[in-house]
Amino acid sequence: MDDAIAVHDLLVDRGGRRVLDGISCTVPRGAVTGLLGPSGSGKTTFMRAVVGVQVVTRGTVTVLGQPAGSPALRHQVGYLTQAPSVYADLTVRENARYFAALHGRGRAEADQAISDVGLTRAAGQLVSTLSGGQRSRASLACALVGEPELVILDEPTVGQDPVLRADLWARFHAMAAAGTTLLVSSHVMDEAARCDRLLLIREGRLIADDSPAAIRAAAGVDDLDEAFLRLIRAGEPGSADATAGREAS
Ligand SMILES: Nc1ncnc2c1ncn2[C@@H]1O[C@H](COP(=O)(O)OP(=O)(O)OP(=O)(O)O)[C@@H](O)[C@H]1O
Repeated sequence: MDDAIAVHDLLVDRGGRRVLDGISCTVPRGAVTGLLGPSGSGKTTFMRAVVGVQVVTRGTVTVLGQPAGSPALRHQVGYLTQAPSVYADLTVRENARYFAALHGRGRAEADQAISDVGLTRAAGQLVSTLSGGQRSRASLACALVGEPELVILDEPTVGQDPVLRADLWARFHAMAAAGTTLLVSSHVMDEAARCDRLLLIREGRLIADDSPAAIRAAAGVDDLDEAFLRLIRAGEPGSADATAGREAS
């Protein structure tokens, strides 16, 4: 079982609209996979399906060999949502210790998680008094403190300065090197380039699933932004590729 996540023909409807439209893909273990796509393309919905909190219309999502959402996965999957999910009336340290205890971890792991996200100096501060970027790092510390095998991070670096973003990406790669699987969503192309593998979603469909180097090579350009634009345009109705696809089918 080499893949941490295997998704087959995933269809999700939300608010009467098709939001994910027949996605099939796998996410390899021990690597950082980026989930890229414009706002509203379905990234969060995809992550929710992997975590097992999204009602799906059709398809299967298998996580670490179990159906998504299985109780056995509770301690094996960490999920960082876009909205901070920490207690505002507790300090950073109290939050980290609380989430550590839920996963059978202790104070040392809580302090380590706080240090890993660069919040040691603010550890004694109430979450309600943190900046937005600090609050989201406090959430990240709590998502990582249980040392889950699979980490799902929804835009973890939004609102962080460039130095912190670089530190966090170094941390993600160190975790992957130690065997953790990470699925990380982002809008930002310089972050896409940092991933081992990329899934590009547009309007609920998967339009690329490859390494950054292979995506650049297939598009014939060095710039990943430009490569994605070409892939998107190639899939639009009326484009030469889309017309050729229709004629072939
Ligand atoms: N609770 C909901 N009810 C109905 N529609 C929803 C709901 N949540 C999301 N949607 C719709 O589903 C689609 C995909 O949303 P999703 O949040 O998965 O996109 P996203 O790619 O994560 O966007 P962003 O990058 O802006 O976070 C959007 O059209 C959105 O309006």
